[in-house]
Amino acid sequence: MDNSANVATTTTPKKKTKLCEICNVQRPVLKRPKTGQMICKECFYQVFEDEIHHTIVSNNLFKRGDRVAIGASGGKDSTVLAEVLTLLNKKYDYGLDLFLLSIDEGITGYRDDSLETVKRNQEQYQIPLKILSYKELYNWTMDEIVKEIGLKGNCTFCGVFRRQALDRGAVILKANKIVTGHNADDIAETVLMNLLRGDIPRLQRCVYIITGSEGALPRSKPFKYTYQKEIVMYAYFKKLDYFSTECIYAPNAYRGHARDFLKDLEAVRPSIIIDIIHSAENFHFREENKMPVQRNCTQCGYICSNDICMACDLLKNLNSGLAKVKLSINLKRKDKDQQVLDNSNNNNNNNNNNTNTFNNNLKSTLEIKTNN
Ligand SMILES: Nc1ncnc2c1ncn2[C@@H]1O[C@H](COP(=O)(O)OP(=O)(O)OP(=O)(O)O)[C@@H](O)[C@H]1O
Repeated sequence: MDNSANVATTTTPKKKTKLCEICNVQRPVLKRPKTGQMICKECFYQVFEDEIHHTIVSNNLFKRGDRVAIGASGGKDSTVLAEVLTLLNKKYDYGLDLFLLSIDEGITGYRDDSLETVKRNQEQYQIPLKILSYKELYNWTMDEIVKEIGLKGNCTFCGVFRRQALDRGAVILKANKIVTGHNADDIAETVLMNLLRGDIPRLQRCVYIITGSEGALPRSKPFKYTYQKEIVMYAYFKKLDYFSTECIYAPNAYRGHARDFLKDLEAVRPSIIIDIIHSAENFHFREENKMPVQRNCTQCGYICSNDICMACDLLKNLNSGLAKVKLSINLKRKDKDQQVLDNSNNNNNNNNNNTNTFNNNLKSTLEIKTNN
């Protein structure tokens, strides 16, 4: 049977082409995770950068003439941070001197590769780069620490050492501010973690956009309200050069639970990330839950809330061979105090040299600060 007449007359109605919900001109290429809007690439760049500019201005993160050290790990967050800060600094004439500051934790097959990315970023953004290593500062690499204590608890060492290392690197750069690429997902995760642990002082502090303002080096998070998914999209569409591998040493397990929980919640309610941050910003805390008064570590001078800072304490245990034993006590809750003391006595004499190297290294970075 000949159907040609039918074919000619039965045309399906043309679908109306959807346009970007912001400019109404271009075809949309993505759905914004934060708002659900279908938008084009150019409008995405614009809203993404505008929101960060708004966060910076409304929270007074910078002032003209600031020397800002960008904590640069070579990962997506800090690479996008370097890109956006370079761009906004020019566009709005912030008047900032930007620096890349990378901490080399000494993790073979991970940090050495990501540092190569940061070295390329230095060229791409024309920002000076300073690399400071745990080995120089503490006389230990993370590879050596993991060899000594195993995988359990190694993130504690790394986190404490990195925090100090960033401050000390900033002092060397004569920077007066540090920025990191912590994003809204990181902060919401930290809120959940502190809530689940009942750590009230940290629960209060973790949503501050600026921390450390009691010392000489305030540290801020321009991505506090920026979704991780949007950072990844921005890096992808702009074809930024970043390194995307997880640390080879097991990531913090407890944070992993909070992250999984958050992802499940986000699938049901995308605004959950910002909702958690806003909720935590509005908690009211009793006076006695405030962080303890800050003073200076009696060994290295770093700002802390006890006689000696966490880094010196951890290092003392590492150098005396105690770290491994202490962690296993915490984990297994066995009464092995005597063994710990014995280990300590045996090892103390051998390790005095290491401790001295560390204190001299740290003191020298502090002296640079004093001399300025
Ligand atoms: N080795 C490092 N040197 C300098 N800054 C670092 C380093 N590691 C982390 N940071 C800073 O802390 C932020 C949060 O680090 P985290 O380890 O949570 O990595 P992340 O969320 O994967 O971020 P990124 O994608 O930038 O690596 C980073 O964005 C960066 O600003």
